[in-house]
Amino acid sequence: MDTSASVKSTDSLQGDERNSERNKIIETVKLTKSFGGHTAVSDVSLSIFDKELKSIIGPNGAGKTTFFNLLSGQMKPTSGEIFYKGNEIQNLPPHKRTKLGIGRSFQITNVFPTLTVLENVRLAVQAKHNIHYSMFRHYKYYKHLEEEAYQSLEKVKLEPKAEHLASSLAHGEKRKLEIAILLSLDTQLLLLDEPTAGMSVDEVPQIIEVIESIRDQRDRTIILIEHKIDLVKHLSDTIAVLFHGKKLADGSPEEIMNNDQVQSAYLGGLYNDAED
Ligand SMILES: Nc1ncnc2c1ncn2[C@@H]1O[C@H](COP(=O)(O)OP(=O)(O)OP(=O)(O)O)[C@@H](O)[C@H]1O
Repeated sequence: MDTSASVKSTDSLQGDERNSERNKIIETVKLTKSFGGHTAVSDVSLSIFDKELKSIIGPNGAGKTTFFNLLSGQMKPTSGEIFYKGNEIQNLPPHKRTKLGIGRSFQITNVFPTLTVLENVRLAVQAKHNIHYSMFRHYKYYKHLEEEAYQSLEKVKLEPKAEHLASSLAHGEKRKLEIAILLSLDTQLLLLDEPTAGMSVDEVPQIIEVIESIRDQRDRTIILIEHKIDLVKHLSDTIAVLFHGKKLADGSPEEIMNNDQVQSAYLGGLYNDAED
C-alpha cells in the first residue's frame, strides 16, 4: 500500500485540504497501541508534510509520548501502519529508522560525558560518513569532519562551548548538543519530545531560538511535543491534538485555538498548561 505524496486523507479537515498538494514525509494510518485493556493511541491517521513544523498537543495521558514511541520504533503498534516517504516502516527497529533519517532527541546514546562537545558531534559526523578512526591516518583527514561538526554546533549556538567537556554542560546546553548530533546525522525528521522540559527560565528562549532557526531553514521536518501552548502557537505550522488516544483535531494554530472541541477537551486547561 503506497500512501505517499499528494494522497488526500480520508478525514477532510481544513488543514488537510490546504496541504493536499504537498508531499507527506510521514503518515500514520489507523495507528493503534494498546497496553492490555488500555488503548493509549487509538486509530490515529495523521499526515506530516515535508519541511513543516508540526506540534502534537493534548492533556496528560493523551498518548503523545506513545505516539512518538511508535514513530521512532521504541514501540510496535498493535495495529495500523506508518509510512515514511511512502514506505511502510512500522516493523523496523529504531536504528534502521535512524538510518532512514528519523531522529529522536533522547535516542542519542553516543553522548560521551568525558569527551568534549565538539568530539561528541564529530563522532556523529564520522558515523554518518561511516568512517572509523585509524591512528595511521593523517590528522588532516579528520579536520573536515571537525569542521562539519563545528557547523552543527553553530546551528544550535553551542560553538562557544566546543572545547568544554559534555559533562560540564547545563541541562539546556545538553539538549542543544543532542540536537546538534541529530543534525550531524543528517536527520530529516526531528522528533523533539518536550525540548523545554526542565529548563530554567533563561534557557527556554535559547532553545526556542534554535528550533525556530532550524524551522526557518526549511530543509528538515520537525515534530514537537510540547505543553507550553504559547510556544506551540508561535512555532508551529500545524498542530494535531490528541485526546484519550484519539486524534481530536489537526490544523493551523488559529484553527486549533478556535476549535470548540479542543477548548472543551481541555476545559480551559489549554491555557493553564502554558504556565507549566
Ligand atoms: N508502557 C506502558 N504500559 C502501560 N501503559 C502505558 C505505557 N505507556 C503509556 N501508558 C499509558 O498510556 C496512556 C498514554 O500515555 P502517554 O505517556 O503516551 O501520554 P502523554 O500524552 O505523553 O502524557 P504526558 O503529557 O503526561 O507525558 C497513559 O494512560 C499511560 O499510563
